[in-house]
Amino acid sequence: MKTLIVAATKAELTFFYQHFNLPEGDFIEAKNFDLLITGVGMVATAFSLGKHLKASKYNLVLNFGIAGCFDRTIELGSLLNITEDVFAELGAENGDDFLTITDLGFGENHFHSKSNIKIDLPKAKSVTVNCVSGNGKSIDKLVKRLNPTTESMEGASVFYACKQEHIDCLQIRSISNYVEPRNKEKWKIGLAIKNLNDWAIAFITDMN
Ligand SMILES: O=C(O)c1cccc(C(=O)CC[C@H]2O[C@@H](n3cnc4c(=O)[nH]cnc43)[C@H](O)[C@@H]2O)c1
Repeated sequence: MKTLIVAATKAELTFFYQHFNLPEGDFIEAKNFDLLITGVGMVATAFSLGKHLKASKYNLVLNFGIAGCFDRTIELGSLLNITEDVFAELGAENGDDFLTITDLGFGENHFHSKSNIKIDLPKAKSVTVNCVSGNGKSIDKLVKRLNPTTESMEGASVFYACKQEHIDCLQIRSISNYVEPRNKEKWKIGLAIKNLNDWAIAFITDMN
């Protein structure tokens, strides 16, 4: 049994590739782990994991990526262990209310990491979106409805696929920006990626 490392973009694992001297490519089979680059977003992630997840092959999926943060007391570049993730937009508007797909009777939109692996990071709840939040009103509505700490475009897809295949799953996110009306100049992508990669390298090294 092996660990599968999953990220949306190769750029988010730049230093990890360098450290382990990995070849270019979106699916890499190394000695102690496999690595899958899915592409950005929940659709690409679900499709890619659907192709690569075999319950008998992996005992752990590790989802690494950067994320936006709703909580301004958390510094950019901080790392969080996302233990709860919600498909925020999956459902139906009902006037001013929102009905989840669970309310509609069509399944689940809310997932938890049930892993017992000890992680030395604060736990947090995230939302997964198709559209990065960048409008004050919709951000306020999202916070009021779901009270998330972070936002990504893939997390809940990874939890969903792992639940379908009964595979243990962890999601580690590094904060690159605050969720606010879009201003990419304020994003600290380089810092977030460096901290994420340092943690990922140490974690995988310790694991083996
Ligand atoms: O511009 C760059 O240099 C660059 C390098 C690596 C990655 C990126 C991305 O934009 C990755 C997209 C990835 O980031 C997640 N993300 C980050 N902030 C947010 C957010 O505020 N709301 C939702 N998602 C966010 C997301 O999971 C994307 O997959 C750029």
